[in-house]
Amino acid sequence: MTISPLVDQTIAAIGPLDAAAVAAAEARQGVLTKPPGSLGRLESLSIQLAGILGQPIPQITGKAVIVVAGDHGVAAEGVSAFPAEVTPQMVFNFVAGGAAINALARHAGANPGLTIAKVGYGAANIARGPAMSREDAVRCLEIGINAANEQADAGANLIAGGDMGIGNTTPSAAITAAVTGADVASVTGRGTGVDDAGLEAKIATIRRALEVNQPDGSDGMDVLTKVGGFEIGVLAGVMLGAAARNCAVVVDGFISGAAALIAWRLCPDIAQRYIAAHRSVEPGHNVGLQAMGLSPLLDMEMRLGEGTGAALAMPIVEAAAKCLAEMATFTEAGVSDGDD
Ligand SMILES: Cc1cc2ncn([C@H]3O[C@H](COP(=O)(O)O)[C@@H](O)[C@H]3O)c2cc1C
Ligand SMILES: O=C(O)c1cccnc1
Repeated sequence: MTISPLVDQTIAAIGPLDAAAVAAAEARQGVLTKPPGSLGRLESLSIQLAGILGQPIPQITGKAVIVVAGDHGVAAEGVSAFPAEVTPQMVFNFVAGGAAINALARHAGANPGLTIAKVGYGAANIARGPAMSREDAVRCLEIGINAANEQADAGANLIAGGDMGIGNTTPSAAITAAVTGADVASVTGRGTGVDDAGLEAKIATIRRALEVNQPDGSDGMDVLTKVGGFEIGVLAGVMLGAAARNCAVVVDGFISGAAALIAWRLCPDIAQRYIAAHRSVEPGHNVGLQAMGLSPLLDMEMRLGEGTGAALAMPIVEAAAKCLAEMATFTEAGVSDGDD
């Protein structure tokens, strides 16, 4: 499969985890001053990080949340509780530092910046035809790869994407249904808060989008082109680009999860480099995570996107690395281990 030289090269650079680093981290976890396994997910997370970063004692050198915005033609079908103009208004809010992701990224020590790399004036209405051309889909992936590379060059090795795009839980549900084969009703939620009638209409719209477009769920490019969105494509590119640079990819909520499914279809090995930050209230999120074999770190009953769940999980990921790096071994501390 050839997508473009940059995308192909990026996918080719994503391999399995570093087995030697995984083995070393696992062995070290076994001799640190605690009952084996007692740090639970912090232990498995530190071992996964070792494999991703290729370091026996992995160190987080920088954190980045790349927030991407996109408009959705399908918003005209009334699938959101908010009007489409909220998307550019929120972009101004991001730049001013007043959004939830600004507060949580500051809390995590991941600082925001603004990059303008326009793909186009929003995805077309997926209830009537494809979201975008193949050229646009390729451009989305390339913009995402370049953004991840910029952050990796600046020292980040923990990278998350975040979304802003009124209507985007609709393509995310379509993507999740197409990739996992789950029924539309089981992966469709209220998004920003549509009522019961709105939810029924949204499910019908997503069914129509899948009927009209017939995406091949095994083909990430086909899914992105037919039922995706610009920010979703860029987020998939961010994930591919970050993974290719041996960075850990922190997966946020439902929209990021849909992007992660697309990147996973393009490169199955990438899932080992995903850290699922939280479980969104959107029912389709967990369906997508399960398909990729991921179990989220947090369940905070969040349903916002923007990368908020990912930013919130970043200090936990760092904590996992710090325990592995900073704890004493039984021998070092003169503590008797369980065999004594
Ligand atoms: C003020 C505001 C800020 C947001 N930040 C993220 N979203 C999230 O909600 C939207 C998706 O839900 P739906 O598919 O129902 O439109 C996206 O913009 C997503 O980023 C927001 C939504 C609103 C209203
Ligand atoms: O989980 C998410 O990312 C999400 C859920 C609802 C609305 N916007 C985003």
